[in-house]
Amino acid sequence: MNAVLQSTIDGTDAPLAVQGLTHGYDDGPVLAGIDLSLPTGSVLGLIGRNGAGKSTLIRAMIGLLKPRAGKAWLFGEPALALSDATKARIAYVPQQPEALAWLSAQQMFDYVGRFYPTWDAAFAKRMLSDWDILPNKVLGKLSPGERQRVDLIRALASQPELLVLDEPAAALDPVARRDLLREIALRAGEAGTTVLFSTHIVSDLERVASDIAFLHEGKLLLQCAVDETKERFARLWLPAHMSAAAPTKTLGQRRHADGSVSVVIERRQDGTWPEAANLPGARVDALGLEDLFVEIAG
Ligand SMILES: Nc1ncnc2c1ncn2[C@@H]1O[C@H](COP(=O)(O)OP(=O)(O)OP(=O)(O)O)[C@@H](O)[C@H]1O
Repeated sequence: MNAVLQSTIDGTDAPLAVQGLTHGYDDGPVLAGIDLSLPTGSVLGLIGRNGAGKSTLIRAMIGLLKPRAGKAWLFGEPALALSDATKARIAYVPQQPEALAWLSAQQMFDYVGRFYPTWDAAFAKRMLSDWDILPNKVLGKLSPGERQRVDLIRALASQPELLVLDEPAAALDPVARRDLLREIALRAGEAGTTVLFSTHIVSDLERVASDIAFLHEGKLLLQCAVDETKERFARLWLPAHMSAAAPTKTLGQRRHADGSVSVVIERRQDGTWPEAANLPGARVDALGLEDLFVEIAG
């Protein structure tokens, strides 16, 4: 499903919405006024370089961190004051799960399952077996990849309406990663689960995300449907003697050693490229998602 991301909040009971989210740490700002709303059933891939603030944004979005300014809502409730009923509709998997490390996977599932009316014990059991996790081994003794798998199973078994995953594939091998992506696509397609996941793996975005949000220097630079990006953005190359004609308001610009420039261009409302693209000697190249990411953040 291609959902349209809204950049304004309309008092919605959307699964997830944030407005003006601003945060930083002692050594500087990280988020500079983020607005985002995630419609039901959308799968949003949040991408950005190391340290861009993806985990900070995710934690602020779901109320695990109090932002310096701005607000976050989950299903219409303030993220910092969620009711138990709303908490039960949400599952979050952090980048490095550490909670309840003294329990085994089975003990952890027995414990957390009680908090979810929708807990699917049969799914949890099957996934543990499919992913070769010993149900009685203490979580603290699992490898990082095994630990991440257990937490993903925990999140999926609760059958959440909103699934939030912080770099879910980081420690997974390719087989588990493929299984996870298939499960996400299935949940979104069949149960209408809304999913937000951060990643560095562009191919994962292409396989499963309906929408992409690109976090760079504290701002969401680009929010659009994944299918749209190829059509909407391109790279314009201008030789050195034409470099002055390069558009200045652009998502990314690079000057090469020979004086030529490349800029990321975006189609205008009427579907045409900016004028510079039509100049004799100019070249317009299609951009894949990965190229677009590198052009903007590189
Ligand atoms: N608790 C903290 N105290 C101080 N600085 C922090 C804290 N958490 C994060 N930061 C800093 O905030 C910035 C954003 O970190 P964050 O973990 O949100 O980025 P990220 O995009 O998730 O990174 P990565 O892709 O490497 O996981 C980084 O510069 C990081 O050093």
